[in-house]
Amino acid sequence: AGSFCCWNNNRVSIPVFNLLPTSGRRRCCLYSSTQGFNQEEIRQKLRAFPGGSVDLLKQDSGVAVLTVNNPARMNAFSGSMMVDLEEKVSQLENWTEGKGLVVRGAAETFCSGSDLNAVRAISSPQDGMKMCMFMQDALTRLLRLPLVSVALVEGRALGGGAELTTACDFRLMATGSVIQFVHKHMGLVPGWGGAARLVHIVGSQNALKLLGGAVKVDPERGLDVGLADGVLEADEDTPGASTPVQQAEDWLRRYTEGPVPVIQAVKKVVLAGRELPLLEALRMEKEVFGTVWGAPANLQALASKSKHK
Ligand SMILES: CC[C@H](C(=O)O)C(=O)SCCNC(=O)CCNC(=O)[C@H](O)C(C)(C)COP(=O)(O)OP(=O)(O)OC[C@H]1O[C@@H](n2cnc3c(N)ncnc32)[C@H](O)[C@@H]1OP(=O)(O)O
Repeated sequence: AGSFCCWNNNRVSIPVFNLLPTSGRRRCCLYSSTQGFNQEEIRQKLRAFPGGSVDLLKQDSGVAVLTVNNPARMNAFSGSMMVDLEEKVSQLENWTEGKGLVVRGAAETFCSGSDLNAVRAISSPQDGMKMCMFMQDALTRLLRLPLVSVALVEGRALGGGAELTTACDFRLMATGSVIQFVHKHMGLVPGWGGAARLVHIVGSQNALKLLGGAVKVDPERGLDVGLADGVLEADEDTPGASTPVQQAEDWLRRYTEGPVPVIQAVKKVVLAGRELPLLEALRMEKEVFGTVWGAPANLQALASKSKHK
């Protein structure tokens, strides 16, 4: 099994990530230098706009929590946070024991997009496109992780924050939360890959409505169009009630329960089906199948003569 990854030269050149379950995962970029992508140069530029952080907590349960943390600016992404995000994605790519991921914002709100102070300072199209390539790369790799991921949306997910929710497999919306692609109001379109992913999630008709109308998507509408996969009810009055993060982890458990190789294999075959032409997806499915067939979880299940009632 090799590693498949990029859209270099405008074509998909096989695998999305390394199939080897335990070691040797190789990171690779969506864009190459021929497309003007120099990741180190962009990192340097982004670091000139500091503030906030993106924090990663890897837990023994195999579920990690990634927190966008800049509450003074409603968790807007400073330049250094974009670099932080990419570094945390790299760490997750090498997390061999991982099964799930919750992506959230600090202080009960999700993320208000790019830090407008940084946006104003890098308003040339060339610099904008470099930032856009960097974030497309980070968010594409986030979605391609062999982990089942969920965006826990509390408060607002605006602009780039709305795009970030689409880089997760699922979205859970808390009561009162809003996802809004405000790009049109900013004279923009999504640039972090959010439009392409939104079309996959809700279909082109709904995507056109949400982007073209900069529609405020509340949980009810989210469920209706298929952007939300569940709604978390507020439960502040019950003593000892679980926190939204705990609720998200509970919700995710039905998909992350089980042996790591099996959960990662499930994500890989779905990803292949989502991203690759049928023949390549079938080949990939065969490769992934080969990693679980006759493996310990499979042998144990066969030995236990389980019935699926
Ligand atoms: C569009 C594409 C682009 C991309 O993809 O890269 C973007 O994402 S551009 C950013 C799009 N987001 C916005 O335009 C958000 C603008 N902010 C708001 O609409 C409001 O602040 C809101 C609704 C998030 C919160 O409103 P609320 O009344 O509850 O609070 P404040 O407005 O007082 O906000 C508190 C504090 O946060 C600062 N803030 C909020 N968002 C940003 C941001 N994106 N960048 C920088 N700073 C932000 C806001 O200015 C306040 O700061 P303060 O110093 O207290 O005035």
